[in-house]
Amino acid sequence: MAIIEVTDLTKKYGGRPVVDGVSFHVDEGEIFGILGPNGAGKTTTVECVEGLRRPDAGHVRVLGADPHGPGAAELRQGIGVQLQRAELPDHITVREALGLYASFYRGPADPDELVTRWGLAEKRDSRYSTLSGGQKQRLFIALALVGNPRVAFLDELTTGLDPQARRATWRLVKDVRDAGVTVVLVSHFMDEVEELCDRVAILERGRITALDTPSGLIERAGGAQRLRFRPLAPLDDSLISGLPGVTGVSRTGGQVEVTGNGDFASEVTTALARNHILVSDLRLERAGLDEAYVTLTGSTLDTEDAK
Ligand SMILES: Nc1ncnc2c1ncn2[C@@H]1O[C@H](COP(=O)(O)OP(=O)(O)OP(=O)(O)O)[C@@H](O)[C@H]1O
Repeated sequence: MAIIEVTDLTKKYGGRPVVDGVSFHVDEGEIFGILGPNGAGKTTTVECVEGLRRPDAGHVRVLGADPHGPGAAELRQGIGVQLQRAELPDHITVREALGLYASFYRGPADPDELVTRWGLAEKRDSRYSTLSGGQKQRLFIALALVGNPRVAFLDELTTGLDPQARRATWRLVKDVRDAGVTVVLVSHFMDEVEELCDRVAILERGRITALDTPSGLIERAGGAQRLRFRPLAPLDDSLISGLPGVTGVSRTGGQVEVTGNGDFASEVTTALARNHILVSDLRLERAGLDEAYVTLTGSTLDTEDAK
């Protein structure tokens, strides 16, 4: 069942559409990702869905209600929002912040349980200004969940977290989903989207250019694969770069990496054998969402503002 429905959403600034006719739905219980470069319109899109910005055109329904319609106040009881650029007063403590946010909701979660779950128990009585970047990030996620929402919007979930903290956060977000909360995740991290999302919309210049499961996107991009090996004799790249299915050849130190589609791996190994080039450390890997993204969009995740 769709818990969010967005139809032809348009938002303009200075006459320029930064969200340009976007349509998608989010099913109850899924983690839905919105992926795209800086400036693509991701935050504007979700803030229109959350009711924080008013669309210029199109329709938005969240939990059956229009975020700017008569049911908006009731709707806010059912959603939790982690804002991308949020701040709190310097002197407020973790406990006070959670208590304040909990007071906005009829059936809030237990703040003590939340601080423990999000690794902030020792910081319960610390002031906001003394928290590290990662602790502030986790506090904002906890604040998004303090109302026991049915839908949580998480924007740039793990920005500023170290790799270990990112993985821990991913596990917790899966727990949130497993507890029945629908999650909308805005991100420009491919690994995060691939790990967490059931479906993902790629947003470029205000438009959705692809929408599928992460593996569906990889398939759509031709299911690109990567063959790595170390040649034990001199190898001229031109020997493999022209083979059927090969899309790229690169080197890192003594290692050769060949990307391609279809049966390219057996073409490469046959060519190597025919030329009597023995190799070591031969590995064939399926491409990830990052390679699929490049194939589908023709670009990496650089900023659109800079284009
Ligand atoms: N209030 C505003 N007034 C004018 N322009 C705006 C406003 N908000 C956003 N924009 C512009 O709209 C475009 C989309 O911005 P948005 O923040 O939605 O992108 P984003 O994909 O979320 O990027 P990021 O990953 O950097 O957050 C950008 O060019 C931005 O400068």
